[in-house]
Amino acid sequence: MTTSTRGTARVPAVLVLEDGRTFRGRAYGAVGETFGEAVFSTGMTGYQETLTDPSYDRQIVVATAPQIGNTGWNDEDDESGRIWVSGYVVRDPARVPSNWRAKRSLDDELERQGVVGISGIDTRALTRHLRERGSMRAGIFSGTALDGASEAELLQRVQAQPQMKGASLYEEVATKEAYVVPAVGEKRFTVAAIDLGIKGMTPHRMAERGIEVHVLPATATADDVYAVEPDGVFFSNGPGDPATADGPVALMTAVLERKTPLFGICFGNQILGRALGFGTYKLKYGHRGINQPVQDRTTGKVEVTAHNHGFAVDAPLDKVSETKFGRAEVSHVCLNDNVVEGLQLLDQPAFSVQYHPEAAAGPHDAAYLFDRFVSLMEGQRA
Ligand SMILES: NC(=O)CC[C@H](N)C(=O)O
Repeated sequence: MTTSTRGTARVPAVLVLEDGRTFRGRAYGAVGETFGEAVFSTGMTGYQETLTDPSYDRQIVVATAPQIGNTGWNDEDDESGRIWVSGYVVRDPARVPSNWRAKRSLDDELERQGVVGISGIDTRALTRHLRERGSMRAGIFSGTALDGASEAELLQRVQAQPQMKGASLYEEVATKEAYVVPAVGEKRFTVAAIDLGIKGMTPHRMAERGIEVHVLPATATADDVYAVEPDGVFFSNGPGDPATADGPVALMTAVLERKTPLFGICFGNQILGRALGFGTYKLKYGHRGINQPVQDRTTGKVEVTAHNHGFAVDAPLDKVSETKFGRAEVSHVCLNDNVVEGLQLLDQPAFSVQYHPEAAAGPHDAAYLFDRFVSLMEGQRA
């Protein structure tokens, strides 16, 4: 493997937040300029999965873990075909990556994919700022993008960018063509998975359970879904504001009307919320990391889970709701802040979670949810 000697380490860079606060550091990855919503992630490991998670489209991710890049970049852990974050903010990048699977350094991979980053930032101070003021628009500038530009000009450019609230991004990141992930071992079920920005590990977790997964574009119709004769339908994670996802909400409504077993993750949970008639709202600074405590209220068990969400479903925690698909309840809740982390219908086979049972990266406590989906499909057959 190679180590980075590209020499961007000394190129000055600046991070400008929309409220005017700036942080000066050095270029990391590509030199240039980029814009996005600044959000922080607390994962101590798994930066490769984070950077390639399509749900991070148009976000500048701040790593709270002070050292990033130690294990380099490998050819196995990507969650999609490319890096999706619009920028990356780190404190202390590894000078010499070291891992038996590493093929190149993170710095080189960011540069290869044209992703503008910044290092040498006091990410602790930045995270405290974002926690206090909330996630906000930001820009990273280095090289000619920085030369001669005043801070006021850079700030103006940041403030001219679109907000994450109201952003419709899932069609941009989803596959344009349907494809099949074959079952591992004997095929037991067929699932139609609507790709709204799906992570590669998700169909893999289903395939491991004997499911043949037909991944369909975000624009799939109910006819496309039922053409694969699915035992169950899955709605994936994805970027942007769920309030914009009217197409997927209509498709899910059609699936619920037919009472086909249904499972949703993250964006998929927000879409189930909307299909049931609940609202969604933007969290102040979101949940991003791999150590968030969630309680499964159906069993009382607490699990440590992986999260990446900036929006949440507004559903009552303390009562069963009457919806147009029968009774629904909040099945999971985050113990840090009581945010809704899961929904389930009581009169038909449908449920979803706001967090990431596929755990890429992250703890495997929530893997049972894929088994729950299998049980629903088994139940429907019986
Ligand atoms: N990972 C996801 O699916 C995120 C869903 C949505 N974009 C949010 O930020 O809440």
